[in-house]
Amino acid sequence: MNKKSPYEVKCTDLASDAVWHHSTITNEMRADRLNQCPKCIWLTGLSGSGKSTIANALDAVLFENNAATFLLDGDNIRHGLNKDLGMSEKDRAENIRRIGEVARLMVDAGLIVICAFISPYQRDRQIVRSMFKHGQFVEVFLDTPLNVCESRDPKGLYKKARQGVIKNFTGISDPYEAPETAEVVINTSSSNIEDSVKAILKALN
Ligand SMILES: Nc1ncnc2c1ncn2[C@@H]1O[C@H](COP(=O)(O)OS(=O)(=O)O)[C@@H](OP(=O)(O)O)[C@H]1O
Ligand SMILES: Nc1ncnc2c1ncn2[C@@H]1O[C@H](COP(=O)(O)OP(=O)(O)O)[C@@H](O)[C@H]1O
Repeated sequence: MNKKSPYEVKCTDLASDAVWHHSTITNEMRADRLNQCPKCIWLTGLSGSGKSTIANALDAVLFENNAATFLLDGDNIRHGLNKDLGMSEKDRAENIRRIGEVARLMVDAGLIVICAFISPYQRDRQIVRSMFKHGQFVEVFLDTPLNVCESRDPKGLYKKARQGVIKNFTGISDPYEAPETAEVVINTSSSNIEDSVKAILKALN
């Protein structure tokens, strides 16, 4: 059965001889069983902008409201699935591509997936967006100023980046391309965690 894959991003290399198998249980049936609209909520922003904090708070609120969720967070994924990748532009692109594919599988399974990654390049975020149906991908830009992120420095990374101990550090010695069409924009220096979560929930509804 050589039916076409529903993926918008086409396979162009080794996988091109692979055949797409359609399952009897559709994605819609899986979402119906969970009684929810599957989504990929993608948080992007500088280190220290509040991605992990807000992703975690949002996950907790959704979970309390009986949603079936999953959280994918930068540091955690780099300990496992993507432990072979570094911080070069090429490796960051592959990091985001793989995470996008994982998030897509989870959305197909009916989940609300919250992703928290710096994802500094517009092109990489656009590739992930194109993996989803219209309305399934919700981009949240944590537009927290660099000086605020640096003053928080929760892991001491900015200090090391300024000392030159960490190279290619986003915002210091590596670029961050701000989203131009994010569904939600939050500056966490003026919005507390609760209000930030509310703003994201409003966009979902
Ligand atoms: N050079 C450099 N630049 C930025 N961040 C660095 C770097 N080296 C290590 N770290 C740590 O890696 C976390 C970012 O991983 P991500 O997977 O989100 O990065 S990316 O999306 O591929 O750009 C990031 O996590 P957050 O601080 O939560 O953003 C850092 O803990
Ligand atoms: N309004 C806010 N929203 C999110 N985080 C905040 C806020 N105010 C202060 N913080 C603090 O800023 C830091 C953000 O760190 P983190 O969530 O790990 O960011 P990131 O995942 O983007 O690197 C945490 O220590 C958090 O407690």
